[in-house]
Amino acid sequence: MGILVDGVWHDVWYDTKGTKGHFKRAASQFRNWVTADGSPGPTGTGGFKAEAGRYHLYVSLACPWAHRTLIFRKLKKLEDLISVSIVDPLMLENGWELNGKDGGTSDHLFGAKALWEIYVKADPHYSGRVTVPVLWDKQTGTIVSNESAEIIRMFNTAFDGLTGSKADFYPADLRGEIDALNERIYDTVNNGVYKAGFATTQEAYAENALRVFETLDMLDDRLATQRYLLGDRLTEADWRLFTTLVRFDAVYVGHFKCNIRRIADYANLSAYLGDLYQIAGIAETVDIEHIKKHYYGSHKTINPTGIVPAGPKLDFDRPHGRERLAKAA
Ligand SMILES: N[C@@H](CCC(=O)N[C@@H](CS)C(=O)NCC(=O)O)C(=O)O
Repeated sequence: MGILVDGVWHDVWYDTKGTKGHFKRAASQFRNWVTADGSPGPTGTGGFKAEAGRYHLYVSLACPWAHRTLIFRKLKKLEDLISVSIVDPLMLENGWELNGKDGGTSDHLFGAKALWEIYVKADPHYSGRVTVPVLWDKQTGTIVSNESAEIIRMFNTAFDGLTGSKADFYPADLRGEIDALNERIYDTVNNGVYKAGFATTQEAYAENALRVFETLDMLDDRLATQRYLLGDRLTEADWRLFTTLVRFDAVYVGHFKCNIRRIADYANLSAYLGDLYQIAGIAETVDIEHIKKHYYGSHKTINPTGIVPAGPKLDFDRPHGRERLAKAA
């Protein structure tokens, strides 16, 4: 774990001294958009036209943010258009590495051994964290974006003319509601588990852990009467929640001490998790052993021995019975 300062790698852990023990996630810095015609997106500069074979994703199978992009690559039929390199599960003194170990691959583009080398190729003076996912442009040799929330929005529409995909996970009439729900779920669940897990004071931990469960309780109620978060349509909000739920019982309960309840204890959330997991192609994007190895093995301040727990037993393939909530067509 470390950061780049003016293009030079430094091995340092998150500093929570200035924030009363609270973990603060830094904003992503590469914010361009791939669009159908190469026109600029909501942020950044233009010139990134959707083309087959032009873009490459760097992901970790462990990372919930990177996982979103793999799910959208799958659901939007982009696997033949966008290639992928997978970092090794452990993130230690060199940050994310590409040694082709334990389910990771090599760097298919440059043979780089560490992800920070890719950031330096994009910007020799880059200062900041070196995070996954990264969407790389082979044509101009730079990073288009390292913000998963925006990469999935690009994937949702930009390549439709090439793939013929009509699935829309951010439909115009639901955007306001999706954005509002995303905001709460991001703050208290997706990032909330990290804020609890990386807290270095009792107060910071307690406050953030409680908020995780306030939101999970609310979501479990919401899912009692509707199949998905926004009703009978599956949207981006569901996939953003999914990547945290699928890691929750295996990692966040133990490693991040989010242990007031398990997802398995929530009747609706656990069935909903199975429902999403069983959608064609999704199970292939989930690697629980890789996920456990990353978290328990990489965060030595939380788990100094690096021992990976044997359990829990998970069964995302159980019949979920949620079809009964879908409206009759
Ligand atoms: N806002 C970013 C966050 C990405 C992120 O923080 N990824 C983590 C892995 S789960 C990472 O690469 N951390 C490395 C670090 O912070 O040094 C996104 O959603 O794309």
